[in-house]
Amino acid sequence: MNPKPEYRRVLLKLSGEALVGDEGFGIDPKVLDRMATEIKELVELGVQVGIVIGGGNIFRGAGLAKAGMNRVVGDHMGMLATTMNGLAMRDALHRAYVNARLMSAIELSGVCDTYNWAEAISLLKEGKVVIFAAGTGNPFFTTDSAACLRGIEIEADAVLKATKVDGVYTDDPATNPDAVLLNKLTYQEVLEKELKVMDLAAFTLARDHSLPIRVFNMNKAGALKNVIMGEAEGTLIDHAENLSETN
Ligand SMILES: Nc1ncnc2c1ncn2[C@@H]1O[C@H](COP(=O)(O)OP(=O)(O)O)[C@@H](O)[C@H]1O
Ligand SMILES: O=c1ccn([C@@H]2O[C@H](COP(=O)(O)OP(=O)(O)O)[C@@H](O)[C@H]2O)c(=O)[nH]1
Repeated sequence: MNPKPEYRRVLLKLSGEALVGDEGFGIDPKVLDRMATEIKELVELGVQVGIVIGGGNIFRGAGLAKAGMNRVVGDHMGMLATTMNGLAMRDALHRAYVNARLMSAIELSGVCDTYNWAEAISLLKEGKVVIFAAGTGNPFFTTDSAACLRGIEIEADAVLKATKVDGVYTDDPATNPDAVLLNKLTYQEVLEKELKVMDLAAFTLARDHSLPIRVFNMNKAGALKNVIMGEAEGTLIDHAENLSETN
């Protein structure tokens, strides 16, 4: 038997904090290499992979603003932090013999490519992994918003949000041991129950453009592949009519 992937093209959102691993700050090369190996498996299955990478392991604009810095400057630093993570991820993919390109929403001549929608799509069609860095290129946004924006632009079948827990729960599993993992949710249910999935700007963008969101645990070995193969893994968020068609 040779099961086919559920998705043809995906937008994988990796948070900056997921890269910290055992290092406490910055990037743990072991985590990066493990992620590269898991992404390689997807490419080998013929899945087209776009990646939006966060920067929270280095700088967050909101945190810098709290410490007294101008928010716009802080957000510029946060976006440059995502580009540093992107450089590290591209390097890890290249070392794993995966063809990958890095496109930044902020021009960084000589360091990486600048985001170009048509070029990104043609690279994806060639089977190259495209890493989108510098978020949306604008302050006051998050990389979750960038993930949904790029996901819609490249016509991804879903945005796959990698997180530290197994999916979306009835409550924060970090503070409530009775929280229950939810396998499927409608956009409406997430809003009504005020479940923490993404910031509202990102979430409503996905909803308004019918981009399904899959939340899963990147620290769980094989979870990403399970998601790709359409197995019950993590939480799927979509419109009610689409959810009833899935198992
Ligand atoms: N209902 C919920 N379901 C799942 N996680 C939740 C929920 N409410 C709060 N959380 C917390 O949200 C965290 C993940 O948030 P996320 O935005 O993915 O963080 P980051 O992108 O910085 O990794 C989890 O570690 C979890 O403790
Ligand atoms: O479109 C964007 C995306 C990100 N950022 C800045 O980059 C930081 C890092 O991104 P994020 O916090 O989303 O990273 P993650 O939580 O995924 O690690 C944010 O805090 C913002 O300061 C921004 O200004 N505009």
